[in-house]
Amino acid sequence: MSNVTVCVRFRPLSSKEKRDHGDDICIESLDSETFTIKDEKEEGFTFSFDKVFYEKSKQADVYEFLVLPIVRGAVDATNGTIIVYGQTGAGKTYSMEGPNILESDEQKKGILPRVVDGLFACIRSSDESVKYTIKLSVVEIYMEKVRDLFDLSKDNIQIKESRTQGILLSGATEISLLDPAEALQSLSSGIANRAIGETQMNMASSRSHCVYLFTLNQESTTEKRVKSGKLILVDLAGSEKVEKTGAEGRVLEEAKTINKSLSALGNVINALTCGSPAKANHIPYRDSKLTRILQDALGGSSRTALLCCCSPSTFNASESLSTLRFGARAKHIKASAFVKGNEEKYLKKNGACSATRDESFDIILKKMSERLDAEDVELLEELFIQAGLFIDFGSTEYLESAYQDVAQQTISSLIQAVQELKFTVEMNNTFLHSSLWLRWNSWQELR
Ligand SMILES: Nc1ncnc2c1ncn2[C@@H]1O[C@H](COP(=O)(O)OP(=O)(O)OP(=O)(O)O)[C@@H](O)[C@H]1O
Repeated sequence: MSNVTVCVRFRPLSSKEKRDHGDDICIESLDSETFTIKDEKEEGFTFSFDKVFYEKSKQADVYEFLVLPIVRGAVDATNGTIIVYGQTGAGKTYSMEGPNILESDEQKKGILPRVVDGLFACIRSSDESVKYTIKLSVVEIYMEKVRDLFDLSKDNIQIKESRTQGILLSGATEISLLDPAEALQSLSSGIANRAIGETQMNMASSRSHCVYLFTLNQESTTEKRVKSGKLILVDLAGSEKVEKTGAEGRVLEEAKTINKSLSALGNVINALTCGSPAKANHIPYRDSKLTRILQDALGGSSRTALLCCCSPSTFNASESLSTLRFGARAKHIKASAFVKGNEEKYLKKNGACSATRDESFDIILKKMSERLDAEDVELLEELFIQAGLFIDFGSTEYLESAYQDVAQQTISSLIQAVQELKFTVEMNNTFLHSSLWLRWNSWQELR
């Protein structure tokens, strides 16, 4: 099953499009999921997506359909990613931030301020025995370098991969968020540092990919358990046909780098959708910083929402078509079979957890390798990752408890399977008895 939700949003015609190219629009709505688009040669193409937001759609509609389920998932420790994609000036930043990140008009607020409100609302309504912390990092990928928008001196952040936490932005500033108003101020200060330029399509065009990373940790005091979820929002820089826009100098260089990384994203999506399910094919995540950061989000176990932003103008039909083809392709990304757990379970020693997840993982495996053969250790490693287990290894007591956890999970699923089987057999027997009884009765009547 695909875990990627893909929606399309058509913004209203801009005054520039109306002035330069008239009121002609290239799309015809068929319903809330399907529409037809005509290219310059008047050839029609029909597309269907999870939902299509036409020009009169509200910011709240986009949030509630596409984003809210992912926000709820993140509070419950399921990683989620929301990506806005499209031509320059197509409405990506408007959808992500609204006209302004500090916009006070409730109706105009974009995805980001709604995510902030949504996260705090979910936390407020959750069980009191669970303590949450939310951290925020904001980086941009500009000319293939990852810059920390909370600390511009960190202008070459390295992307690292941890076996248990997945992709990490090494050394990026993390701000602890305590309430929605403060979170918006932090977002606003980060966004103010973003690289902005002017394109023919957009007076204030984002010349970088902007990545908003929320990390949510929840600690249950009753169950002695820590869970974490990552929520990543990505406002991509706009794709641009340089021959059509006549970009020059720095703008041209920026456009080439943007287009190259968007092509890398397209190649990753092609590899994820074209490969044979039976054998793992190479996915070129390392071809760009963008695809490397999104490695966890695409094809992994996290939930992904893609909003394809388009202009409805006939003048931009070919750019809109390429955005739509990108979205149609992304819809076919399958969830990976290998699920990384986000749940850390540990037993606290003196009230504090002494080792990091990676360290504990390695200590456990090392100890086990002394007792078990290599194949057993490999199997256990896989089992631990699948179960999202993390143990603070202090004594054999901790290890045994981890074993018990895994064993308990296995026993519970076996009990459930046996019960389901029993139920099926009983249902079949009932059906068999009643059909035999009916046949016996009709045979008696015939006699
Ligand atoms: N749904 C919408 N309703 C009203 N105005 C919109 C809508 N979408 C976009 N706009 C307006 O269109 C213009 C361009 O939008 P925006 O800056 O969001 O484009 P973008 O895709 O982020 O472009 P770039 O890639 O160049 O940064 C802005 O003035 C914005 O206010």
